[in-house]
Amino acid sequence: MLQKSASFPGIQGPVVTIIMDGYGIARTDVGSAIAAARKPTLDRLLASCPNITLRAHGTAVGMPSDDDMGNSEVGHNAIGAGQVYSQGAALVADAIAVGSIWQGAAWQQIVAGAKAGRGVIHFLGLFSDGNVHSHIDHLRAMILRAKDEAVPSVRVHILLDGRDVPETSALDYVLPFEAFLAEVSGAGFDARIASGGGRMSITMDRYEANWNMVERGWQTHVLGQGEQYASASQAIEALRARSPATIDQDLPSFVIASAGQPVGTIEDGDSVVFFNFRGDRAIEITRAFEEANFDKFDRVRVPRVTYAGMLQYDGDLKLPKRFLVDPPAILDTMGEWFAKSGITQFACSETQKFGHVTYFWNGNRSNKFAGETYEEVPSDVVPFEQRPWMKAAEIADAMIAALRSGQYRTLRCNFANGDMVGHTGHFRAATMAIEAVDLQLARILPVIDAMGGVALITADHGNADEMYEIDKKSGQPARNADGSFKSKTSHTLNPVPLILYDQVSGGRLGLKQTASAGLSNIAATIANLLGFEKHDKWDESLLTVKQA
Ligand SMILES: O=C(O)[C@@H](CO)OP(=O)(O)O
Ligand SMILES: [Mn+2]
Ligand SMILES: [Mn+2]
Repeated sequence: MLQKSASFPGIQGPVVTIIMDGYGIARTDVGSAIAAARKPTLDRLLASCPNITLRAHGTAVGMPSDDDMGNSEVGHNAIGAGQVYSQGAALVADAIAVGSIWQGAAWQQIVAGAKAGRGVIHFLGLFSDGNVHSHIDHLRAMILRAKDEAVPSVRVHILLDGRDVPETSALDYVLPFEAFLAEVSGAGFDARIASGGGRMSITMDRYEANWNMVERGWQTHVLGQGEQYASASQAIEALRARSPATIDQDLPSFVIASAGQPVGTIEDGDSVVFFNFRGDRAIEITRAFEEANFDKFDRVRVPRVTYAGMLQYDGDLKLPKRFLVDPPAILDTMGEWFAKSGITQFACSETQKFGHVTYFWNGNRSNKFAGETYEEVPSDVVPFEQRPWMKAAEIADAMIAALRSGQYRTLRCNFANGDMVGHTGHFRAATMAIEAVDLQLARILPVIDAMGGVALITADHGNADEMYEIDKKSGQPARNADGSFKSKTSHTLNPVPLILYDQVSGGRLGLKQTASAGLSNIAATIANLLGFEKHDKWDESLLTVKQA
């Protein structure tokens, strides 16, 4: 049970946290879809309510360095845990650097499994150095280690990025890697790329938004079905020639074949490593490999393999069974301690961000704590640049109904728009995405007033704040050969806002801007608004209370 606060009895009405996913604070308006958006409600709040900025990237969210952008996993982990934990990107890099990963039972079983079978280890995962879901250096280290340990054969199944890294950068990774594989191959070791495709077209679905992606990935990686090419670079060039407007994340799948035969289907006795360290987009393909009674699509055949994920992806489901590096052991989350303190909690988002406000919020756990209620609004399965409003209105409907029910002491929601449309690289659509969120805030805030509540309005990292690649030298937007701005699909290193919407305290409440203020300070701030002291593991509260 959290301690009641001796100095502030808390707000009597509901305390609401609204996450505007991908809403950062840009350093320049040029290229910011947020600056271009007409957002009268947010403008009014920023002009009239207490508001500060929070660090939401790099070490403030457990990333290896401040060169690393923020992302939803680390952002919602930090918000939900009230603490900063060293995250997958750092944990894997450290385990490889010190070599502890190779001493782990999981890696040794992967090697032994391959040797006892056909002698093949397959590596599947996101093929870039984006460090949001994976890092290509981790893949390279494992291939070299497999060679050192005399594993005869390696096959790599590459998911093209263009979302965390420049949108058509695939060959910048593929060409050097094909050369690397050729260089390390030789007497007794044969390493090749075997299949691939865009990360948003195959394999990396999340929250069961679109199992067809995973089915196509299974057909490509395991069964070797699909368009055949002699190499990954040839496949990418051919697929781009056919559809020049298609960026890496959306490229169709391909299979590498020689004399008409796929070079790397997955067979009985092989080992498989899914090298993404982040769980949300790793869980479905893992279930397809691991679940005996899997029924989400017809697997046609299920090879008996030794399977490992890079990290454990779900601490409640214990999934995967085998993993190479221990995940951050996220303890004492806000969800757990609010539940223990009898505080009822409501969480809502649309599918694309549903796990962010539940699974990530509660420390990579899919089970509910007592007194938690979840409501998922099904996301459209469409290109989000065509429908930038997504399900913002339906999320607002759910929040309004939950508020009016009077059943919940705390409520949280995530509006996916700024991030999911930011990732498309479409400036105009991203502008409308922000306007859609603003429109829904205007619906929710009067209901918060009517229920005597307050709201914290923030974000998990930036995205829509920078829709163009910034030229490092000039600091201005980079341009394509034709003079158009070079779209940027990835997150940013920018801080995010924290706005306190409060019409009930008579101006007694405020927020203090500290240099280190970050997402991990939100939990204690919410606890104080509820009239509780923070958990002693949590970072400091940012709430200020003028004595009555
Ligand atoms: O789409 C995703 O998986 C990531 C970017 O790779 O975005 P977010 O962290 O906002 O979920
Ligand atoms: Mn996000
Ligand atoms: Mn994102």
